[in-house]
Parts: sequence; structure tokens; C-alpha cells
Amino acid sequence: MANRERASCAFKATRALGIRDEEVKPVLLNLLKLFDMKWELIEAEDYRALIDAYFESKESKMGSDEKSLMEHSVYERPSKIPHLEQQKDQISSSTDSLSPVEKMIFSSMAPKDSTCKGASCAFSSEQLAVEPRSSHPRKEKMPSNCHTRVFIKQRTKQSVSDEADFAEPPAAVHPGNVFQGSFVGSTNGNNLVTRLGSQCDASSSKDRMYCNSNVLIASSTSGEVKISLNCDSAVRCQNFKVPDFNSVLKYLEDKYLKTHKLVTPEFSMKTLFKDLCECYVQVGQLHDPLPNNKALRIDNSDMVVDKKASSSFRLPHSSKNLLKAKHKATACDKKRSVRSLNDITKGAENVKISLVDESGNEDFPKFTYIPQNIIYQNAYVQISLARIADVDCCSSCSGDCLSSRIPCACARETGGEFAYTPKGLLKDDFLTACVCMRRAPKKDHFVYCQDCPLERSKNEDLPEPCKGHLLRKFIKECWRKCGCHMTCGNRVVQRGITCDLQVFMTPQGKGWGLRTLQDLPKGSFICEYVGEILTNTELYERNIQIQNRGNNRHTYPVTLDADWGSEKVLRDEEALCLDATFSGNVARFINHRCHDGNLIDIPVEVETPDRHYYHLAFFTTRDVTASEELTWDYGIDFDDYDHPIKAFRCSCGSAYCRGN
Ligand SMILES: C[S@@+](CC[C@H](N)C(=O)[O-])C[C@H]1O[C@@H](n2cnc3c(N)ncnc32)[C@H](O)[C@@H]1O
Repeated sequence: MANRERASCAFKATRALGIRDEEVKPVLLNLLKLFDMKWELIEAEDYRALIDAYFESKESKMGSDEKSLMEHSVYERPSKIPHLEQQKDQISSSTDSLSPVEKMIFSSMAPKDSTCKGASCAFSSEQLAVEPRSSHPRKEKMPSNCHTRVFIKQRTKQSVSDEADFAEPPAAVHPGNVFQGSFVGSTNGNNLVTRLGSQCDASSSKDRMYCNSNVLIASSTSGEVKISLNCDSAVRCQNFKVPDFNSVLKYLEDKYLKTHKLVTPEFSMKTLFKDLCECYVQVGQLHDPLPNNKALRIDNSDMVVDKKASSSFRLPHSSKNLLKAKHKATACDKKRSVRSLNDITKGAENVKISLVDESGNEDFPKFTYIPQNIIYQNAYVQISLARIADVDCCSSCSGDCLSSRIPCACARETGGEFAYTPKGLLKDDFLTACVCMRRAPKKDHFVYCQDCPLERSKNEDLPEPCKGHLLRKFIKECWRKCGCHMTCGNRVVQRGITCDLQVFMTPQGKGWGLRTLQDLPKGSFICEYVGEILTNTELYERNIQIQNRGNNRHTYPVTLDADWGSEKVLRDEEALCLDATFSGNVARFINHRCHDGNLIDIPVEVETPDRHYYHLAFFTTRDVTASEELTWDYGIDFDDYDHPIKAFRCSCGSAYCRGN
């Protein structure tokens, strides 16, 4: 790959964390210099060297107040990359810059000439990586098979057993010993060093040299506590991969919850740490614990917190409860961490779609990701090649229909012209017509049902007359029976998502939202609205069930049937709707904006020649810049109090807001 491409990939990775390209650029240039243009060192582990360096540079530019604010309330920096640390050749060989506690840990853990021998590993002060406390990045070196470790630092004056928020990011994580032993404590003036591990004898420096120092806790009267975990038995496991620490914590938490371990009288911090080490080793061997299904349920149990965005060693909330720590409110309590998922689609789309919660407070959404519509139960969607007549397809075409002089049969729907440009964007005229029909509909843009299913759902006995349904312009894409290639320019929606999207927690209280991580020109296809296809009857029953459970709906079903508004009476068990509440794609996160949303939903006919079933696709109504939230007008009548789905109080921020 050329430098330019590699740089743009690096920016993509940092954009995913909400960092602007201009801020990353100087850091990237510095790193390239430092690493002698060795891109692979920067790209390793999802650009962690770059992200690390970015935060270091940010911290070094800040005043101390700002620094502590950042440490306590905004981001938690990703952890160091151990093997990169080894590669940096400017290595500090002294402990001068270490805090008293750090020095104490090093000097008590092993003598300076200690070595690594197979699985048994002792550290020298030079060998241990230390999370820099100063704003100046310090280069560290570690022995090759002792390349990871954990440091946990607490800034409050509590004892370690009260610890409930291990908020400092780990410097590195090392596969080491599963420990089996007892506490051994030693005091040194105002400082206390505690070691856990059966094979250690704190009184013997010789033993210490080769002992399997499993947990070392050091505290000082200034309130600083450091905990070092060493689980080096994992070194012996051939298939061990350094796990994400949040996954380890979740694993441990689940284990405890299942067995009610914490309520047993045997509970102690020692056993907790022992278990933590064991879980570390276990998760390190479970490389791909989840089957890569097309549709996987996302819930907290298979949540993997992205290392990049959340490498801090922080106990999940329920773990905090489990610890039952009497935790006094301190500045540390308020510390939040960016929590993220690397890909909510779990590989089901062409592109990864990340999710970030910069507030660090939210539960991840629970739903099943599906990349294509699925029929819930009774919806009658008839897809068959036999139903597509020759006039409904372009079987004699080849290659790219857009390049042919005469538009093929598939362009008939869009007035004999294709809806797309050769660049895959919606043509301006077509888009403008769609937007105008939506934002300034004329009388003749509405159709009225004789017996409206929507009104029936509001009042079955005495339905009001139909209020009218907006006519829609359709796109017709080429499909299987067409002779053209899959790369034909008239196949945009069916090729799926191609842009860089991210689900994020909106700061305006709208819940999760969707944003773009790249600039998007007007007319770009974003995604389809994917969900379960239900009949109107099924949707009605589902709404009642949701209400009976005392819940409000959080997703908005859309009507998916152009027969609505037709002359014939549309029966409830025929009318189709799309609901993404339980199963859906990324579109379920797109929030509403009154009138001037930057997206519009347009029906697309793909595999059926009629409009009983169609796809609903989102396109940008204007140029959209990277990091802008994507929104569309749900078409809600906020004054319709009889509507089966209660409207929310709108905080779209539009000058034309109808619902606040
Ligand atoms: C399709 S979902 C969008 C994703 C949703 N925010 C979430 O967290 O899953 C629709 C729901 O989002 C919220 N929402 C969407 N647009 C909103 C707006 N403009 N103001 C307030 N809440 C909004 C409402 O709770 C609505 O029921």
C-alpha cells in the first residue's frame, strides 16, 4: 500500500474514536520518523501506537488541571503496546523517573539481573513497562517472553480491598502465573508492599529472583496503590493470545454471577485475584468464542469492548457491586471511559460498523443484527423468478446498463432514465423530486384508502377517514434475471453498505444515533431500513405486547406496502410493515429530524416486480461531512395522540421542529 493509502487508513481508525485528522497528522508524522517509516509498527493492533502517541501528545500539551480533567472525565487512554515498546530503541534504564511506589514495586519484585526462564518470569526494574505519569513519554524495554503485564493505579486514599474502580489504563498485559498462594506483606517506611503467590518468599531475595510473583500490591500513605498481576502460566499455552481485559472482567463477572461465588463465606480478595488470573488465561485461549453467524444477538454477554477505545482496566458496574466495596465518592468515581464495539454487524456487512459510547454510561443495545429483511411469520412476500416477466427486467443487457446508449427496461420506473449516476449517486433531478414530494407535498401527491388500515388500528370500531398517504417515487434496480453484471451501475442498494458509519450515544438525549465517519456527497446511498416483515395484524399484536410489558417502543416501524391507499380494501393481514425493534440493521439507530434531515428514505424495487414488497433505502439529501449525525424525517404527526405508537418529545434541533 502507498503511504497515502496507509495514512488514510490510519485516519479512519482514529476518526472512529472521534479524533480529528488534523490532530492526528502531526502525531503520525512524528511516529513515522520515530519508527523509520515502518508503517507496520503503527498499524499493529489497530493503530494502538498511534492512538497512544496521540493521547500522550494531547496530555503533554495540557496544563495539569486539564490533564486531570481529561484523566477523570473524558477519555481513558488505550494501553501501551508491549511489543512496540520493545522496538523503540530509546530505552530508559533507570528508575529515576519512577514514583516511590513504582520503584518499590520494581525493587521488591526482582533483582536487577533477573531473567526470564520459560514460563517462570521475574522482572527487573528496567524490564518493566511503566505507564508514564509524567507528560513525557518514557520508552521501556521488556524481556521478550515477559512482554505484558497489568498495572492498576488508584488515586484515592483507600486500601486496595476497597478498590472498586481500577481506573488507570494498564501499561501492558502479560501472560504469567495463575497464582495459588497466600498474602505476603512487607512494609518499608510509609509504604506497604503485598505479594500474593504461594511460590514466593518475600524474605528471600534469591527466591524472589525466580519466584512466580503473581500479584503485587504496593501502596503508599499518599494514597497511591499499584497492583501488578502476573499470570505467566499462559506463556506455556501455545494458542494463547493476549485478551482484551474488559472481556476478561466480563468473563469473571459472569462466572461469579452464575455460581453466586461472592455470597459464599470463603470470598476474599485473594481468591478474586486468583480467579482473575485464571480467567485471563482462559479468555486468552478462547480466541473466537462466538460463532460468526450472520445474525447474532448483541447483548452484554458477547460484548467485546474495543481495546482501542477502552483499554482502561475498569471493573464493569456489576463487578463493582459484587465487590461490595464501601466506595466513597471521589473524583475517580466520576471517571468515565469510552466504551465501544468494533463491529455491531459481526461481519454481516461489507464494512465494519463500530459503536461508541463516549459517556461510558450506557448499556449496549440489545437486538439481533440482520443485514437483510426477514419474514416474521405471516407476511406474504412472494419472490420468484417466474414472476419477473421480460418487460420487468433487462435480460438482453450485459456489463453495465448505465453505459448503454438506450436505457434498459429497468429504467422505466424512473421515467426512462436511470436514477443513479455512474458514480453511484442518486441523480440530482430524481433526488430533488423525491425531497420536494416529501417536504412540500402537493394535494395530488396523496392517495386515500377507502378503509385505512392505519385508522383501523387506532379505532377498530369507528375508524376515521384516511388522512392520506404520500405517494412515493420508486427506484427500480436490475436483478437476477437481468443480463448485466453485479457491478452494473443500476445495482446500488443491493450491493449493501459501503460507507464508514458509526453508532454513537447522542449528547442531546436521543439515545443512540448514527453518524458518518467520512464526507458523503449528496445522493449517496447509506443503508437500507432492514427489519422483520410483519403484517399489520402482527404489528398491532406486537405493539400491545410491548405496551403490556410496560415498555415504550424505541424503534419506529415503517409501512412497507404501496398498496396502502389503493382503491381496494387492504386487509390487515395483507398490509406489510417493517419493524426493526428486535431484529434489524444499522438503520434502526437513525434518529428523527423534523423536515430537514440529511437523509431521505426512497422505496427500491429489486426482486419483485410489484410494490407489495419493496426495499426502503436511505440516501443523503445534501453533502454531509464526516462525524455529522445522519437523520431522517420519520413523518410523525406529533399531535396525533391516537396513534398506536406514542410519539417522543422531539429534540432534533431543527428550526422546523414539530415535536418539542
Ligand atoms: C429508530 S429509534 C432511533 C435509535 C434510538 N435513538 C436508540 O437509542 O435506539 C427511534 C427512537 O429514538 C428516539 N429518538 C429519535 N429521534 C429523536 C428525536 N429527534 N428526539 C428525541 N428522541 C428521538 C426516540 O426514543 C425514538 O423512539
